[in-house]
Amino acid sequence: MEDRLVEQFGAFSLSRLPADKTTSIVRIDNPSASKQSTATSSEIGSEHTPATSVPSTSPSSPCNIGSTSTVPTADIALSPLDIDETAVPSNPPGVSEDETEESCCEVRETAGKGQGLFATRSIKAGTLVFKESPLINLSRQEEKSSKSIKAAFHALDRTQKKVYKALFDLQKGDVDPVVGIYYSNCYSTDAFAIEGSDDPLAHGGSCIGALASRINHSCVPNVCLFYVPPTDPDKPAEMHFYAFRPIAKGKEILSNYNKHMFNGTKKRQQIFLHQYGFTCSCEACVPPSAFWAKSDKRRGEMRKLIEELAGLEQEWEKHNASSPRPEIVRRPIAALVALESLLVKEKLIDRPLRNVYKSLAKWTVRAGEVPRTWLEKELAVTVLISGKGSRWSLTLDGELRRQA
Ligand SMILES: C[S@@+](CC[C@H](N)C(=O)[O-])C[C@H]1O[C@@H](n2cnc3c(N)ncnc32)[C@H](O)[C@@H]1O
Repeated sequence: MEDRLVEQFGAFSLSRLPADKTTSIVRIDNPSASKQSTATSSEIGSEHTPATSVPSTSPSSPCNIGSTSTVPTADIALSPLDIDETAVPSNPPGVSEDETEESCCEVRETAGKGQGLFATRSIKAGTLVFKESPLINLSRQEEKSSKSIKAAFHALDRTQKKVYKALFDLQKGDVDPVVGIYYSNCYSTDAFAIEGSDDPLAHGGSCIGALASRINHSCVPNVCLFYVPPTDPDKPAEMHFYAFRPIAKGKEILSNYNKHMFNGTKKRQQIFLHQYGFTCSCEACVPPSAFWAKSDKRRGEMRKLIEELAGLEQEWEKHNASSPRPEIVRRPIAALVALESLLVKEKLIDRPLRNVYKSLAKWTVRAGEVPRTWLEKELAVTVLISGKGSRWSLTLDGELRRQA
């Protein structure tokens, strides 16, 4: 149940494929957003279906976030890499969509978290903080194979190999570094699948980016990934990171790595320590602050609402889909409005909020009413997390125009 709920409301995270010796997969999950299709109540945050499930791994394989499947180990056998790590560029160019169009972030050393990405100027909500082509981009099938990861690494040019080899490796020494680095830093692309596409890279999987890999985790993140699959051989995939809240100059740029955001602090801390090897010190995790004092209660309430909505969706499917009764939508709509308010208070205003609006639109249609207000709100969030020209935004905008 837990995993299902978490997937629904979508963690947005650096979903990783964990790599331990046994070996299981974990990715930084960006569950929430994918298809433009109508969200079911059980999809409020994310339409992400991980290829994996929570692994029972040792604390030495902290990357095992969220989900697992067994990865064949037979093909893990690489020759040592011939890499000069001194030549690694630390600051790939950032790209901003706001007025200034200047780079707005840089990699710096943090106190206690290794390297991290920081705002070099104030960043407005909705800004494309940076975009980059993945160093490696794998389909769902390929991401489970060490052989595929190593083959993709060997296809990189010399500079790219240097960049890759300098990335953080949680598994240091336990598995081949190329594989360890991939699973320590890759982001899930499952939430960005495009139905009907011929390209396996548009059906989920994962990817790893040079700059993306330097983003640390927060349970109260300020950026999220929007993955653009390759459109043809000359147009490779892109990883876009949008600031969905303003970020002050000098502040750290942070994403959410996992799907457990509706758990309380204690449980989240256990998961992070076990799966990623660190203790989170974000404002939702560390006392004392006014935010921290209310955060656990709010996340618990959200969890209950999500559970209730999953039950209401099942009820609807069983009893009402063929004979709609308008009164049946009152409770789900009230629950979704309560969820909206809690998400805003928790500053989780990216994909989970988008999916709440998507669900509100769906239940409004079930009541026989026009969902325009909710679609407009969904579009506002979608623009914030993917840009106004993204396929998500354009699809929704088209829907609103048709309704006008
Ligand atoms: C994808 S890397 C992020 C960049 C990394 N700090 C580096 O130096 O390249 C993930 C790793 O960074 C560290 N990390 C990320 N978020 C953290 C946090 N909130 N607190 C402590 N360590 C964190 C953990 O070691 C984690 O496994």
